[in-house]
Amino acid sequence: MAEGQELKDKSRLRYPINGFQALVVTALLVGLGVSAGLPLGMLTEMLLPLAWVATLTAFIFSLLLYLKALMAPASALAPGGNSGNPLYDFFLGRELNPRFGSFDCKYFCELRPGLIGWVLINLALLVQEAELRGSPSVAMWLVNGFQLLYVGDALWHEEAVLTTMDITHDGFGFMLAFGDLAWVPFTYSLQAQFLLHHPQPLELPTASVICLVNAVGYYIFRGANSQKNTFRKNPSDPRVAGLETISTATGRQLLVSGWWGMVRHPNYLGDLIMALAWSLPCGVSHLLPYFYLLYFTALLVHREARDEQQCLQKYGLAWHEYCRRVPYRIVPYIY
Ligand SMILES: NC(=O)C1=CN([C@@H]2O[C@H](COP(=O)(O)OP(=O)(O)OC[C@H]3O[C@@H](n4cnc5c(N)ncnc54)[C@H](OP(=O)(O)O)[C@@H]3O)[C@@H](O)[C@H]2O)C=CC1
Ligand SMILES: CC(C)CCC[C@@H](C)[C@H]1CC=C2C3=C(CC[C@@]21C)[C@@]1(C)CC[C@H](O)C(C)(C)[C@@H]1CC3
Repeated sequence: MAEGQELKDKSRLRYPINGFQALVVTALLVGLGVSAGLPLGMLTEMLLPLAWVATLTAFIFSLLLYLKALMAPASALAPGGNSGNPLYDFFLGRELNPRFGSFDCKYFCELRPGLIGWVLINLALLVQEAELRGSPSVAMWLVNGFQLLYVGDALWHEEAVLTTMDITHDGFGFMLAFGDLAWVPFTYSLQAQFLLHHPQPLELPTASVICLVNAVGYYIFRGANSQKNTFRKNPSDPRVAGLETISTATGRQLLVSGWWGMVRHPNYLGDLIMALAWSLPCGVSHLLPYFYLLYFTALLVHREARDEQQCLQKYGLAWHEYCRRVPYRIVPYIY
């Protein structure tokens, strides 16, 4: 169990940290099912109807959450999503942490169904490819391996999600419910879907270079996220104690050396490099496998701007000083 950030009423919610176990249990159940004859590859023929059902589920779910929020106390509402315009509020989400008993709807949906669903769809595509062509292609192995690493990493470090703005700031409305339940599993698996219908030959040297790109991206992504998380938990931890910092009026400090002295969002940079590595095994003949990279760039640029606003409000002059010391946002010398 872990405690979340302090809420408006000074209380803290508790969250179970067992997402990785959920992934392992799912893998065991799927393994058992397949050995008992479950035709996993058939899942690939049901993707469109399943995506519709997931969208409908997200719609009904967010409608119920909108109604539930009508009875919630003011202290439980999110900073956005309470404009009085029902459509806008339904979309952004009114309640910050809607719960039924100890079951936290937003926390549950943020990682588990979407991320585990995504790798399950990828696996079904790999199995289907093996059935169609005798064995999975190198490109399919790479896409499955890279994305499984990403999902496993997110679930292994599940506690870190408690400090993301999705959990601490945003309400749980249609946008996030749809994003978590429908958008992530069905569009993040587009590269594997593409490979099933457009097989790509991949020579060993090219495959090795793509693995290197993914490894560099992951190294930056994990290094930056872990450095900040370690620093936020315990600034005197020997792994971060030697880093240069700026003091802020809130009592919290900002890192200005290490990963966070290179650009203001080194974790986004690593994530984008990995996104490129996931598209490269699909070749360069089609734009579809690059959809994730393009969408993700837009999402992170927008997210960075929102985070910047929040940090400016929180840290004022100290944030200006940080921006002066670390002028680039995501890509050194470019952006
Ligand atoms: N695959 C996907 O679809 C998505 C992936 N992501 C990934 O999720 C991860 C988390 O991203 P996200 O939640 O956006 O935000 P970040 O993990 O980048 O966190 C931003 C926060 O970090 C703190 N911070 C910023 N600068 C510093 C500094 N110099 N020193 C110390 N603390 C600092 C601030 O909070 P405070 O000071 O309050 O601690 C700030 O609000 C990223 O790796 C991102 O790439 C995100 C969205 C979608
Ligand atoms: C519907 C729209 C197009 C926008 C939807 C946005 C959502 C898909 C994303 C908002 C924040 C997300 C995060 C992750 C997945 C995508 C969404 C839900 C994340 C779980 C991916 C894995 C990372 O390691 C993370 C840090 C755990 C991510 C948290 C934010």
